[in-house]
Amino acid sequence: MSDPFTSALVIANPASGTYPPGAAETVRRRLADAGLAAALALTEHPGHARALAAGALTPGGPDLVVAVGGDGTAHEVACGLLTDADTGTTAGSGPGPLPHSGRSPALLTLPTGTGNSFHREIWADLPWRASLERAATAPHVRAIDLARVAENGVPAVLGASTGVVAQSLVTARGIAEAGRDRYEKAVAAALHAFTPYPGRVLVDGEVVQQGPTVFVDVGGGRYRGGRFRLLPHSVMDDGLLDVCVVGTALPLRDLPALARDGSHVGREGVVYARGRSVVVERTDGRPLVFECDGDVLAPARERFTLDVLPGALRVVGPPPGGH
Ligand SMILES: Nc1ncnc2c1ncn2[C@@H]1O[C@H](COP(=O)(O)OP(=O)(O)OP(=O)(O)O)[C@@H](O)[C@H]1O
Repeated sequence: MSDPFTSALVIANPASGTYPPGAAETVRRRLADAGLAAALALTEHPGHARALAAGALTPGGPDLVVAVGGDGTAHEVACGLLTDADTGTTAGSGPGPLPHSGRSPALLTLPTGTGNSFHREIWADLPWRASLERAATAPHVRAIDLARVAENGVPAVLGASTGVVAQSLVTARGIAEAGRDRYEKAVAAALHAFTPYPGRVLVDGEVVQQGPTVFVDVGGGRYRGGRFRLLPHSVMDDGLLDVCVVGTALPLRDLPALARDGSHVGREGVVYARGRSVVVERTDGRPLVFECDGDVLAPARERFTLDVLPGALRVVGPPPGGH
């Protein structure tokens, strides 16, 4: 059991895909009933959640930050909670001031987004009210690994991908469907129009795959798009990144069904590896479509490097074996 929290900041994104009106105030009130000094802030624009979370890193600030939203909100809040020391960034102003506990606040995610993959990872899809109840009555904090994109210093809670997975996230923007069905449709549409690219992947300096590539996923979280278990063996606190590379031996049309339960791994042309540093490249001189926690990175490059940040983020979840 972790120490109980004394104060909380609830950061809620009312623009997240399945946000129930009034959810943020319900969360704030439940935490107040549990004896926490609980404040609430609604996000007003992209990037706001990050700024609000960074603003919580003050002496006497909250020891719990609750992100009410989807994976984009979880990503922004996590970024705000990380100091330069956490991310290994040297260009910034150094570690920010921390709350009274002397360490960064813990993050609780409550899922009101579209994919909600991060919440699925941590809470096994427990509905948000039930997760809130558990967190309010028996909080358990664990430190999880993140991935950091070396080229821009951006950390990822879920991970990063190329190829048809990254393309699906772009395609999803034009699909009106609510919830995980949006990503399901986006994957089908992206697969329909997809051409594999010539790629190479290095893990800790060793080439693990080279050739026609359908996607690379690095993380992080086991799930992407809420439903697809792309990294079925990933463990969030083993100090390593998992990487899955899918080549062209598998028929594209079979991929969604296989990826739903992770059974693409072990099939012909699928490479699964683990390490501290992963380089993904496109080898024909053209830019790689590359996304990190749902954001497609620009400017596009031919090569990206992901390094593990072991135990960089403290998250609230159920006790081990306690889903
Ligand atoms: N008030 C706002 N108006 C418009 N967009 C906002 C607002 N506040 C936050 N955002 C942006 O909304 C985007 C979507 O949020 P989020 O990712 O949490 O939900 P989602 O896309 O429905 O879920 P998921 O990422 O799990 O699929 C984020 O990129 C965030 O920056």
